[in-house]
Formats: sequence, structure tokens, C-alpha cells
Amino acid sequence: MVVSSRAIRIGSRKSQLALVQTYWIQEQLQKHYPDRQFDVETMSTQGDKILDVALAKIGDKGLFTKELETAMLQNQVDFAVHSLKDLPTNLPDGLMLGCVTERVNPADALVVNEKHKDKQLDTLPEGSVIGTSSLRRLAQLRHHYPHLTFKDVRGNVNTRLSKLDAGEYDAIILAVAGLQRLDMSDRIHQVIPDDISLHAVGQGALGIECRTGDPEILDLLKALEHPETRDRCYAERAFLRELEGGCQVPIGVNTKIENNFLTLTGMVASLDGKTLIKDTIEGEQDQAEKLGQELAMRLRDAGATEILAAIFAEIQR
Ligand SMILES: NCc1[nH]cc(CCC(=O)O)c1CC(=O)O
Repeated sequence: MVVSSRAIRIGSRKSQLALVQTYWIQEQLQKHYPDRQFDVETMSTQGDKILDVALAKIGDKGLFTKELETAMLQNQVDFAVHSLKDLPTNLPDGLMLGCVTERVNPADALVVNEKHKDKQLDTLPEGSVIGTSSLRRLAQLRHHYPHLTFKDVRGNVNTRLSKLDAGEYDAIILAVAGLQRLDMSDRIHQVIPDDISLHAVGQGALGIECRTGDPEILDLLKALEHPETRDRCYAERAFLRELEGGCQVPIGVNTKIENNFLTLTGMVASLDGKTLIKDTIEGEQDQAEKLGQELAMRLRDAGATEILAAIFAEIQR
């Protein structure tokens, strides 16, 4: 008698974007391991349920990951697929980042209301209302475009686009990656250049979280790992880990790898966009995390500690 191996259970949020990403991972794994069975189990997370409070004020880490993590620790699912940028840099005991997949374009995009279809960020009129719930996007855009107005926008990508089309905003900022994965690239009006706005840590990559004590799963997942993306994201995550202090903060990055050399640019900004500290570090690719930590310390010495303390005090009020 043949003893069949166990089916692998993949955990996912229920949003359309999360499902597209999870089914893509399922398909890739199925191609690598045609004899194994991969099932998808969906669940709602806190982040999907609390829609009326600004993200920055909720403050809790792992808003989009906690329910999935509990399911993994209780052995109800074997791993969870996340947008890497939504995965906290410190994971609960017993869980780890088991795989980072190849990154798509990590930049942000400007999406405009129909009435501004002939405009770019540079030409939007004074007082235009820009929707974003990310402090990183807010601070950097305020820094470069102080004449624009910013307003929080929550909900999944589809909800945000509906609010834009209904005229609640003149434009909104969304990740290029999310729009591409949802097959809505036609909504990308302008890809925001990185000298205007650095992207979020891990943006554009998928991160797979799994149990530390499960070598069988870890081994399966390694088939989907993209080493260059992994090292870039390890550097970015080490940078963020060294800087964050229990709340969402305006931190942006950019990375590249050439000839085994990794270049990491990082920035921390005040909420009003008036102070913006930015620096770049370069070193061996296999020292990714060390480079991230070192750049974070440089920015702290250059004033990032004060900026972060002020933001923390502001958000606590
Ligand atoms: N904050 C929500 C979120 N998490 C991941 C993405 C898509 C981009 C990605 O996969 O990095 C988005 C939407 C957005 O920022 O526009």
C-alpha cells in the first residue's frame, strides 16, 4: 500500500489581492511538486475588519498577519502568503520568513480622477486632494509638493479606486505591484520616481511565513525563493527593524544589486515633510542585514531618532 504524503495547507487573507498572490504561489508549487496536494484556507484579519480608523493610529504590528500566525502555530495551516511589506520585521516565536519570491516593480503609482487625466504630480493644481493612508507616502509627497492636500483613504484597492472615481479625491497613491497583480495596470497614471518617493520595505515582493520547526515545508518553499530579492529585502527589513518603535513611521528605501554588491538607500521623514534624512550605503550582498543595521545607525546619528520620537508622541495622543 502506498502511504500518501499529507496535503499542504496554505493560509491567506480573503482580499482579492491576497487571493491572487496565494493562488499564484499555489500554482508555482504545484508545478514544482506535481505529486503533492496544496489547499488554500482563507481567513479575515483585524486589518480587513477595522476600516474606520487610520492605520497609523491603530499602531499594532501585524494587523494583517496575526490570525494567520495563530493558525500556523495551532497547526491549522502550514504556511501563509503575505505581501512582504505587510509582514512585521519581528515575527512571533516559532515562526519565520521561509521564502521571498521575485519582486515586481516596487514603486508607487499616481492614480488620478478622470478630470485630471492630462496632469502629473508636478502639474496637479494647488489644493488637490491626494488620498493615501501611508505616512511614508504622505511625508515624502508633502516634502516635494507642499501645495497639495492629503486625506486618509482606507479599504482594499478596489474600494480606494471607487472612492477616487466617485470624486472623493483628485488622485490617490497605490503600489504599482498591487495594480499589476489585479490586472489594473491601465489605472497607473504615473510611476512615481524614487527621487520623489522611496518605496516601502519589501514592497513588490511576496513573503512566505512558516513554522521554524518544519523542515519539510521550508524545503518545499525554497523552490520559489529569489536570492537577489531576498537579499535586498533582508537589507531593507534590517534597516526598518533598527528604526521602528511600535508604530507606523515614514520610512522609505531603495535597493539594487550589481556584481554581488548591494546598494541600499534609506530615508526617514517627519510627518509634515519638512525634515527628511536620507543616506546610501553599499557593501557585499551577503552582508545584507549588517548593511541595513549600519545605515539605520547612520540615520539615527543624523537626527532620525528625534524625528521618530516626535512621531511616536504625536500618534499616542
Ligand atoms: N498596504 C496594503 C498593500 N499591501 C501590499 C500592497 C501591494 C503592493 C505590494 O505587494 O507590495 C498593498 C496595496 C498598496 O500599497 O497600494
